[in-house]
Amino acid sequence: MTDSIRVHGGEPLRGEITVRGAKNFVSKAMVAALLGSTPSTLRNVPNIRDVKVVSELLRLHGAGVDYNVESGEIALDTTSLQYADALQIATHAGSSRIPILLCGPLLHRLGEAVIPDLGGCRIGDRPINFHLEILQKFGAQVEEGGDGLHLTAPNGLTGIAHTLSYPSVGATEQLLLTGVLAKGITTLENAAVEPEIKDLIDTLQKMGAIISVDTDRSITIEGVETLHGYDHTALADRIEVGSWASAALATRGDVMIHGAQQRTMGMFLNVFRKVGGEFDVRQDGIRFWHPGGDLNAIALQTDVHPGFMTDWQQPLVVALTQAKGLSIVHETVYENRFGFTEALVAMGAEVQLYRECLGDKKCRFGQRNFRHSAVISGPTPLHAADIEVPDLRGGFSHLIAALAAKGTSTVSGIGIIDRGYEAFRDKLTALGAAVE
Ligand SMILES: CC(=O)N[C@H]1[C@@H](OP(=O)(O)OP(=O)(O)OC[C@H]2O[C@@H](n3ccc(=O)[nH]c3=O)[C@H](O)[C@@H]2O)O[C@H](CO)[C@@H](O)[C@@H]1O
Ligand SMILES: C=C(OP(=O)(O)O)C(=O)O
Repeated sequence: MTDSIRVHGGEPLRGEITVRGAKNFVSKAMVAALLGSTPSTLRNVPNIRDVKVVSELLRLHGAGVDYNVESGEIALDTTSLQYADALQIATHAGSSRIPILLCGPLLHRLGEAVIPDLGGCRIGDRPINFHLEILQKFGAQVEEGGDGLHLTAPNGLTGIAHTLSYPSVGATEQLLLTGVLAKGITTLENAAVEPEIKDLIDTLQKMGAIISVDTDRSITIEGVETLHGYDHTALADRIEVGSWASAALATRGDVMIHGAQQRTMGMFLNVFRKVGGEFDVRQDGIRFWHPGGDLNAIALQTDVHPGFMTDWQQPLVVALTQAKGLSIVHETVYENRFGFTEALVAMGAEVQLYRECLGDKKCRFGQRNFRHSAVISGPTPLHAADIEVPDLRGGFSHLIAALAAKGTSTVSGIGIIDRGYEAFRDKLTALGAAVE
């Protein structure tokens, strides 16, 4: 498959598409299956690259992974696990950050784990210090080798009391995946409570875990001796839904998204409405459309759940280039998530980046050298350009910009978009986009 796409833009996206399970849950649920002594079944699994990557990782560890793309069912048999070395893992991990989450389950099941350098989108430094601190507190010994980190747990893993300095999604998942089989009680303060984490907790509970979540971002786990497999249907990918909804807005289109779930989209729907987009929540999804006339400029900051999620920011910014007036977007989760706006500016958008926190919240990046606030002045007509995709969401945003722009754009490096957007080429065609 070629790695670039030609987009003849300027036409509204119109039609219906279906969104399946969330990338940011499915990969973790697949890892959770490692904790079970019997096979698991995960449903509503999308055919995206991250699922292939995690499938390969689990197979390297001796697991049986059988994915039926059409039904979206994945059968995971992790009864005969084995050790795999860092080099093999690195070769198969691709651009995924998932290997770090294998540590707890592998330490429980095999007594050792190994992780190579991590991938993931380059939208900031993305350190793993929270993960390592948690694993060490549980009793893991971490050694640095030439090919990555080697972890062992000579005395087993014992429950901990931990407070996160920032509610990291990955670190919260690390604690869940390790704490469920650790001896005794584990508590976490300042936990992340994203819907994907709640779905992971539900999955672990089905497996036999005892986990409670309080309203104050605290989690308590009572460690159990063994867990069994699960049968679970993944929640919908709210990032994919927000991305296509933003594409509908930016192209003055009308898109019905089957599978979209209101309960995971609350903050996005509020913002979509404030910008001037319209939506209708239906039995089996949500319809999003541009009602005509001008869109409204807004002030927005990204935040951990229940705030406006950072992964919605990039697609929405493209729509904001078409809103009347000055929009302000303050990115508080990643220090470097506005790189994609360079291409928008090359296409005619007016976007200024600032080091200051342009929002009512002072964030971790305020007094440092990160251009993490953006002022977008609109509406500006976008013109076609040749663009290179920088990262997953930035890449989808470039695609939206090309669809909204008059003329023919070439978007290169689109393979990365397959990490998180199932069959996006087919969906574009279904929505009437002129793409080759
Ligand atoms: C596969 C997956 O689920 N990816 C999602 C996950 O990423 P991920 O789990 O990597 O994101 P985190 O919530 O951990 O990161 C949030 C912030 O914490 C910092 N941090 C994180 C870990 C650490 O050890 N030290 C540290 O400083 C990060 O640099 C970042 O600034 O949550 C993010 C925030 O909702 C989403 O944008 C990603 O799509
Ligand atoms: C940042 C993202 O993912 P990852 O953590 O897998 O790089 C994303 O999904 O936008």
